[in-house]
Amino acid sequence: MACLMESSVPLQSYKEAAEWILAHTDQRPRIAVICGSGLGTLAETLENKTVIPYEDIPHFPSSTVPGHAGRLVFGLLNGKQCVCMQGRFHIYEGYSMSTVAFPVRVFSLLGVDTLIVTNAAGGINSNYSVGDIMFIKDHINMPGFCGQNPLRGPNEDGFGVRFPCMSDAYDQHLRHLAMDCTQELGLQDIVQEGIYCMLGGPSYETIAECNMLKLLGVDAVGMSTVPEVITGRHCRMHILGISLITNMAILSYNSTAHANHQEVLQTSQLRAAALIALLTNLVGKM
Ligand SMILES: O=P(O)(O)O[C@H]1O[C@H](CO)[C@@H](O)[C@H]1O
Ligand code: HPA
Repeated sequence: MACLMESSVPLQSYKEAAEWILAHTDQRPRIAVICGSGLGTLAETLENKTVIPYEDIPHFPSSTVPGHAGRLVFGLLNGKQCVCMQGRFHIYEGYSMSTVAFPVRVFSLLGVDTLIVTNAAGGINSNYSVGDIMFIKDHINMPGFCGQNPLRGPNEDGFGVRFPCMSDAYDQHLRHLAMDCTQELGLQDIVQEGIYCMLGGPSYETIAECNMLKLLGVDAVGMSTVPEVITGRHCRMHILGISLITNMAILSYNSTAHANHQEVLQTSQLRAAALIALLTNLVGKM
């Protein structure tokens, strides 16, 4: 009988990508950073860099979104070896959740055990302001309600268990360490802790959708992060999630504002220095 199961990414593809990377750099980082929209400048600050364009790596997807350069950057951040993804993948680009999270399993094969995931997000919580930095304490996988999950398909037991727990997805210790860093850097007035909700995009939310998210207790909304976090937790990585509130979601029919990617990139640029300082300080303490 023909197999009716959807195919997910073959194990061999992760292995071939990892082997190729291992052959092209001597660096063996345990920390990976995924840079959100417009936040890739962090990677420029690494010392002793090895830069690998995604298109050179076997089976790696390509970045198609403005503000996502499409390169892996290995190097030292505050003396610690790191690998940064300068550009991530999204389901709205046409990728499956498992393809979006492909790099995370490759990182796991490289020996990464800590994943810092950043993103640009719209503020739903009315106490938030544009430019706030939100540490993610939990997420809602909205596409997951319709069956979209990066772990869909046969389980790869070598990475993790069939039914991974997600109640501890975001590492409390890392979050507290990051909070301490914001105090040291005088950023405490722009720091929040909240719940991130992933929607599929690429259209921004309607006013009714934003109000629904507010009712659900969501603090910030975006179109990413959740696939990488679920995949990272599946292979037992420690995860820190950071959302930069790049715009406020539109909750009122009286508003004349319009969500747009230019504003997202502009706010990312404005806060890039603060986020770089935060991550540099944090990685030094890890
Ligand atoms: O989540 P990141 O990739 O940071 O980007 C966010 O910004 C884009 C929309 O402006 C979407 O891609 C959304 O997910
Ligand atoms: O308002 C938003 N909605 C969804 N994704 C986003 N990414 C940045 N801002 C937003």
